[in-house]
Amino acid sequence: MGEAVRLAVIPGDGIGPEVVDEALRVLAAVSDGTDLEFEQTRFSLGAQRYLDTGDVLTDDDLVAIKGHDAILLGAVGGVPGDPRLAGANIERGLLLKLRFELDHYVNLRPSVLYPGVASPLANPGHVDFVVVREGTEGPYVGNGGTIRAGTPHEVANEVSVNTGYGVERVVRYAFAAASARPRKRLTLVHKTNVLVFAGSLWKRTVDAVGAEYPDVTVDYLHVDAATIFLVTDPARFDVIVTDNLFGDILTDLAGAISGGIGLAASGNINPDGRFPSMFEPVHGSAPDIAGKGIADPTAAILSIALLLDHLGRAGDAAKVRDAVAADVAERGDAKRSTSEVGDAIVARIGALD
Ligand SMILES: NC(=O)C1=CN([C@@H]2O[C@H](COP(=O)(O)OP(=O)(O)OC[C@H]3O[C@@H](n4cnc5c(N)ncnc54)[C@H](O)[C@@H]3O)[C@@H](O)[C@H]2O)C=CC1
Ligand SMILES: CC(C)CC(=O)C(=O)O
Ligand SMILES: [Mg+2]
Repeated sequence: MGEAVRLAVIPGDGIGPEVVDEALRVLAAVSDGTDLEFEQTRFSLGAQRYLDTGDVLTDDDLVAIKGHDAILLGAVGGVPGDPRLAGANIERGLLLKLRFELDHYVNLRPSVLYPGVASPLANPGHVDFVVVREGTEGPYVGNGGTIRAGTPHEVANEVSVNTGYGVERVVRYAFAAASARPRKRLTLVHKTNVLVFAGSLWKRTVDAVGAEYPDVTVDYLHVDAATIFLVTDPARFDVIVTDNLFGDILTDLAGAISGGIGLAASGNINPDGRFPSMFEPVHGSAPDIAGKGIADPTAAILSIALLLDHLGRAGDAAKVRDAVAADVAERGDAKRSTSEVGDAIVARIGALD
């Protein structure tokens, strides 16, 4: 591949470092004996770093991270409601700041129910869809405020920002993704009956871009109805395109129906390649199980497959997915530790060679 890929590693908090360790072992295993080399820099960022130093993400951190080709992140954030973190807002000051500063306008979240994996649904059918969630706009931009805080007359606003530029670029990405998939189907999920201004922009954009993709079948669902169909008929979905908030919520549900949040991977993509893209499990730092060595590292490992796809290494990505597919098919109810899952997947990668 030529020069080593500069990989920024942000293990983060809670189970983040535990799952990242296993993901990196898998990355080493799949790269072994190939021309793929990584030069890793670890960044100590997250709630613990804030408690230790008072810093969340400094300008120097950001410059250093930007000097990499890609990022692997575990998870960040402390126990929800921890008063010591009240002033920090780790999620906004670190995770969202990275997504915004690095222009991760595509948040790619595939949902695949691997054969042999138990789903809470009686009849899930063939679940294989991808959510293309807008990553830099919507209600997550931090445009809001409060007046008369703490009084019975408090007013709190959190404005959802949707720009023509931002919506069009993510919709274009979603159509290209749908067009490249066998079923060529795209579902816009929004709430156009109530959020009429933003909804209209999303709908008009999908209609306009869709005219350039006659091969792609388009439909529309209100987000509340989408949650019904994700449970009653998830096999109907191929590519879903949606805004930042709806996509966040739908992808936890998508994870739950396709084997659990411990299997759900994601990529925060800057398709233009101007900034490093960032790969991370969908889940958070899971303080309730942190330190026990029982977190499922599979989501982080599947995030490595997305990283490899992004680097143009589809064959290596397929190896990781094949090893995961073989492992999850045989898991059954056995309770394995985080490192035992990592061991098993690393061993399967070795056996694939
Ligand atoms: N990308 C990120 O860094 C994210 C960070 N967070 C942060 O993480 C912290 C905890 O948030 P929660 O809402 O509790 O969500 P969470 O995803 O951390 O946990 C929800 C539930 O799923 C379980 N779980 C999550 N990942 C698992 C895994 N790999 N294996 C087995 N079980 C797993 C947890 O034990 C918990 O019961 C908060 O500070 C939150 O802000 C939340 C979501 C994303
Ligand atoms: C912690 C939030 C900022 C993000 C989140 O929940 C997600 O991206 O899934
Ligand atoms: Mg989320």
